[in-house]
Amino acid sequence: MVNIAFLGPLGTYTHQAALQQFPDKDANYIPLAGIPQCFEALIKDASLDFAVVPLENSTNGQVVFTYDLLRDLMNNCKEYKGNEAIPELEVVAEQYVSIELCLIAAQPMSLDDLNSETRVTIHSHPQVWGQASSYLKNLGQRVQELKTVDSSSTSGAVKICCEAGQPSGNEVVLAIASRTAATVNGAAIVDSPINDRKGNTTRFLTLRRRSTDFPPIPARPPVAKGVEQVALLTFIGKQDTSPGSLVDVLNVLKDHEINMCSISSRPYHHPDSSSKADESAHRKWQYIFFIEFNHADGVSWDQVVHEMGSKTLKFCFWGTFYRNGRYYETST
Ligand SMILES: O=C(O)C(=O)C[C@]1(C(=O)O)C=C[C@@H](O)C=C1
Repeated sequence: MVNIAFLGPLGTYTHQAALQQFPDKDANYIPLAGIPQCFEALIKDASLDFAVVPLENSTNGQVVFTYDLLRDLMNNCKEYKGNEAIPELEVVAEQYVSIELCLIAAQPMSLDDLNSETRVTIHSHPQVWGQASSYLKNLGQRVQELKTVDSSSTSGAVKICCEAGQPSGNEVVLAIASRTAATVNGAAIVDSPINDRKGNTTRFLTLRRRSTDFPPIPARPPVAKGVEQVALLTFIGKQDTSPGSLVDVLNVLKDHEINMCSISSRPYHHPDSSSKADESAHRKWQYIFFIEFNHADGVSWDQVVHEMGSKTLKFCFWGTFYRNGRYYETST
């Protein structure tokens, strides 16, 4: 039996990603209330084998909660090998879920019921607003008032909408979530798809504890020819002492003719807030970089990671995973 934590409740897009990742019958899916809870539970609860969390959306980009949790795990890491942080978790797989957003009500209703007299409140996960912004703008123009409220997940938003019950007077409570979330909660679909872009897709990561012995694959596995593998590395550059240090790190990839597939950054703050830390440690404007790159024949992951790591102040290698075939799908 494999125990998999995911951003719940049942019917979230993350639930769908977990089902795609572990389609076997002897998988036990454990819905948790938020992305931080997924990280925390996997670290502390030895009965859990994996956690599935959203990483980015093809329309509105980073799921910042996940990026910042990875950053914090590296930042607060207790175990180091030289300047390499070895946090409790590693990344072992990726999944893609096509996101068809639906406008959902507790009871069947028509779009025509939303008019210049109605005041509408819509609940959803914050990641959704940027995926349906044109739709929400148009809807806002036809109703008297449109309010959006953040919830911890899309399926949780449908639950809130159902608890609010029947429209009272001109007040209507709706949610934006998946078709599955509507079914799971016994709610009705008012309109779909409402996402701004066709082919809207969210990418998910599967995490596990480094110390786990299940399943038995090494952290930096050898590469089979013709099967694309991706590595994720995060690092803090030598911003103050070595101008151009970001280029130095990237040049390692160039020198080995390694393809970089993504680069992004998030704000970074030095973990040591004591007065002993030098002045640069207290700077407000520092960054952590997230880089993904492919494997190149004839070069080992260890060699590349070692060379890149030596150009950074500190870094973390999060593991390697097979590129999911859905990565190559186009948006038409
Ligand atoms: O709330 C959900 O259903 C989730 O799985 C989270 C999440 C996300 O954070 O990106 C997943 C996919 C959608 O982009 C919207 C929300």
